[in-house]
Amino acid sequence: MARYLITSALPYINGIKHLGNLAGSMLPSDVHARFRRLQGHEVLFICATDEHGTPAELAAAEAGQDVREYCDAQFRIQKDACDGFRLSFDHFGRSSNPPNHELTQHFGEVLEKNGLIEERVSKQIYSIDDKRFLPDRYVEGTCPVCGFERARGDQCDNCQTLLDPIQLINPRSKISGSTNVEPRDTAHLFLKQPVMQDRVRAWVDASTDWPALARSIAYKWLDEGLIERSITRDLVWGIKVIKDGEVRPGFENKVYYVWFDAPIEYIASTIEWSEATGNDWKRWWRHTDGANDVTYIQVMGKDNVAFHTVSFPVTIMGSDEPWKLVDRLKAFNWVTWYGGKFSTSEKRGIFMDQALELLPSDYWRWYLMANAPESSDAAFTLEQFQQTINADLANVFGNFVNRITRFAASKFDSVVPDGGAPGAHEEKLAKEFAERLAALTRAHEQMEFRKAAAELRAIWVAGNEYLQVAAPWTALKTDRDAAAVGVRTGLNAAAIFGILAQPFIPDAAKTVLDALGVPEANRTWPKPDDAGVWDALPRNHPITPPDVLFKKIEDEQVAEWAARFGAG
Ligand SMILES: Nc1ncnc2c1ncn2[C@@H]1O[C@H](COP(=O)(O)OP(=O)(O)OP(=O)(O)O)[C@@H](O)[C@H]1O
Ligand SMILES: [Zn+2]
Repeated sequence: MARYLITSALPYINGIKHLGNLAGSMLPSDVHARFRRLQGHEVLFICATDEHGTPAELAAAEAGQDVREYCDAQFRIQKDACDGFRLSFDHFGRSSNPPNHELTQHFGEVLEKNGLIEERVSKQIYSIDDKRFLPDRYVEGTCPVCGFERARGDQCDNCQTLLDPIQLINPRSKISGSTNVEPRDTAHLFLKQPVMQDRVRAWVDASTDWPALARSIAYKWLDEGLIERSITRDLVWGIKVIKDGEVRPGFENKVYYVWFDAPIEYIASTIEWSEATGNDWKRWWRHTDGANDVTYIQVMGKDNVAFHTVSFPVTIMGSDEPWKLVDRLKAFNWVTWYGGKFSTSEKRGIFMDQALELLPSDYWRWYLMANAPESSDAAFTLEQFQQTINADLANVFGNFVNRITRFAASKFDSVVPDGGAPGAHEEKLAKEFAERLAALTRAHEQMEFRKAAAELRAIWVAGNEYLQVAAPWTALKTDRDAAAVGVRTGLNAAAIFGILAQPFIPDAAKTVLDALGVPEANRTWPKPDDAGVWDALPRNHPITPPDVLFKKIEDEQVAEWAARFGAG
């Protein structure tokens, strides 16, 4: 048994997440956590909301709420949506909770002691009418790179260039709209990342089992050369900068920058978990407390990679403390929505709460993972969604289970039939199954979700083909024993299919396994060479046909959703 620490990129707090966010971080990490648990490993799966920074303040202002009140409400909404999607976090924390404050302040102090943080005076945009400095998104203006007139202080949405507010042409306050702004001197803390350049590069060089996307982004940043970054902002909402137990002089209206504190929340959320459950968090995070045998996996979309391969490692390594670093980093490209981006700010695409109003979570989970944006961006279309669900879940998996359980109910008294012996058809099925199970297991272990879904689908298809040739309904007319073998094999196949489906579609899998009376203890991941799977259900053991597992998606539904969500 091994130990896996799995973290999903933290969903930002400014509103419910869309299906792109789900597919690029939380869902794949959940599928992997479920898979590793089924293999019998010890898993700790951690997530949290990322709550600081200007977007949260701006969203709260737009909602007419105090920022704390806004974050409290949004946290609830996000947590409910995560539960609705069956995301099996061991803990879903909040970056605004006390453990993250303490730990972020700890890292700040240690890094300064180690010579990696320096206080410096720099020019920031000050709004005379608002009587305050304007960090990041509090300023808008013309992009110095592409001329886009609504570029934000931290980034241009038109050309994606990362910006400093001071670079904007014709800056104006996002709060009052005032252009009565000027650069003024103010002190900030700078993280001296260049000092760590060689150590970070050596660590990336050694991380040979990261997927290509993660490595290439890390090298791009390293090749461009790490820069000194300001890690504080002129804001009130956030984590205070402390020196010798007091607010740092001159920093009364400043907090740590959100990208400094957010990844620290992976650890702090684990501390929240330990406080809630009495478990020991250190054995997951500290090499001196037993974390040496932990494999740490991070999952995220591509825009987060640099912060996880370079910035956060600078914090961790720079502390010279025995913290665990990521071992495997799985990064995703974008899920796109009809040629554009899913967007929270522009409310474009389908959001997690809306999706659950339309269909149960398994439908979405399956489609998003079977079409995961792994080697390139992946288009979400309602037409392809319909086609995938109807083909894979309704016709192949659902139909198999319903057919075989109903036949067993009507012709074999709702029990697993005894009698007969396996022949050539069963042998062929078992052989194909063993090969595909090995491939499916490998794909899951390598976190290749599309491949895993394709192998699982192929296993279901093999089951259907088997039923086609074994045809117990025909055999029953002449040879009850032959029909019994077909039904028994079919029911055992349904059980195996359900077991293997658990990481992707946990609800439907549970329905199948409950209907077949498979005990919890027997729902673990099988070994490819385990021939016993075909005779695992006890003979004469009662079963109940489940209700229809997956309803087909009709053309009218697609048309209605397309109109509602602006598709096409
Ligand atoms: N369209 C997408 N496809 C796949 N992953 C995405 C997509 N959009 C965001 N992500 C990932 O989702 C995770 C959570 O994102 P976060 O809450 O920070 O929102 P975001 O990146 O600001 O997206 P948006 O601007 O659309 O709200 C991150 O790992 C991010 O990379
Ligand atoms: Zn631009």
